[in-house]
Amino acid sequence: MEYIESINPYNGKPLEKYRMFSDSDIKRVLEKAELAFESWKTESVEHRAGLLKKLAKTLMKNKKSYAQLMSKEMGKPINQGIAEVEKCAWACDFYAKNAVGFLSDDLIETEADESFISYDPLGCVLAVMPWNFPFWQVIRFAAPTLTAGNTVILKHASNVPGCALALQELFLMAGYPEGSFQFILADHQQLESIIENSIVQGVTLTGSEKAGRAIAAQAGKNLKKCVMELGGNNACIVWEDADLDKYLDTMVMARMQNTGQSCIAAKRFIVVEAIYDEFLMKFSKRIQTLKSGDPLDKHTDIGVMAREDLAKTLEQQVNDSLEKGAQVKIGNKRNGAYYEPTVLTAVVLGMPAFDEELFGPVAAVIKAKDRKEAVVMAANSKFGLGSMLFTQDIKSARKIIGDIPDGAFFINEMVKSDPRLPFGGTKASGFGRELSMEGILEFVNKKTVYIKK
Ligand SMILES: O=CCCCC(=O)O
Repeated sequence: MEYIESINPYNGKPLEKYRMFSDSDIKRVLEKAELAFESWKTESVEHRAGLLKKLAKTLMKNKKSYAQLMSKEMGKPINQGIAEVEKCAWACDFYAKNAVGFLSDDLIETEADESFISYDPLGCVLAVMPWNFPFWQVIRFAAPTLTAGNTVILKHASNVPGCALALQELFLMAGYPEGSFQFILADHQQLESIIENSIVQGVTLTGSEKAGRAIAAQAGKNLKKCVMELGGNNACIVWEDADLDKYLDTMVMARMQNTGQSCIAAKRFIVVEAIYDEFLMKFSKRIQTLKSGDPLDKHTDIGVMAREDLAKTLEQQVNDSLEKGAQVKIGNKRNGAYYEPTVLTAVVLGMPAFDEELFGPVAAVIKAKDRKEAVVMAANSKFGLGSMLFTQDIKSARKIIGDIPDGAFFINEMVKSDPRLPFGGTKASGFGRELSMEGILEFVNKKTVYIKK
């Protein structure tokens, strides 16, 4: 029998042991999901949306213990964990209010007596989820997808098994039927056979580009609908008229939130020459005021990275960039899974700090000669999750919206997710959308119905 053990990345101490699922355990999970779907799909959307309200309440009631679990399993600062759970409740409330409208038949006038689009559930959807926002990433997919009448099987990241188990219990506590939301602890081979299984009708993955390519290939081979939310290398463009006093904290947060481990974090700060020195000085100074420490301490801004090997990978990417001519402005010490908030300068195309996703608290500051060059540099990425621009010249900012080939473009705000707005990327950042009406319609059969009397 194989086990996995969760480890606290802050002190390296083991937390809990969990038994991996055997093939027969997985068969049982799939059969349960299939059985649950038969009755769940016949419930009204109103009923399913009503359960979302209970889900939101249960999340709020347990927000402290869920946040503690995240701090222990993946090093998230406790206050950020509490905010994450509150955001989950927000998404549930949003869909509780709007799901009926989103899923109602859409009448379309034709020569028929009646013609419309009916939004039917697909069946069981497999979710492969990451550790960086262990509650949010799951809820933002599962809340709408279940409300559309599907069932869900969650394969969470192997370093957050406690969060996966807590999520399964959360749905049961909120009154969801047995088998509608189940978690599994499975290896890659088992995942492959789950995707092949005819009970599974769709797959969603939030994770790395590498994982996305592997799972999307399996979904494609089996002709299963999939949504891919992958990595990002978001640019934060700073034009010479940016209001640094007003927005510096936003820019720091855009990089350092969640100890820098976010797909939508600002990773490349592309700053026009005229404001470069001032930006670099103020930005670095502000970063140095962030408090590193125990993730369970409510005063901590920067916790540890989720695993030591991830911190080592980041260190390697920084070292490779330094070898190619980048320079350290502040920080750049690693101790176990802790990585000191770091600012790199002299970063150019061809260095990992420009070309790759740096998934930790390292900001690359890049000089552009003017506004135009800054925009061209921002768009020069294999990823396409989002970009942000800081300027007071909104008229000119609007003109470059079409030059940013990303899933999102934020002006004077960090790229962030919001239940009311679609979320997703282009290029190597994936495809499909989560949240908003777009998200709830990803895993439904948009059925054309045509009636002649
Ligand atoms: O890694 C992706 C993080 C998404 C975080 C969010 O939705 O705010």
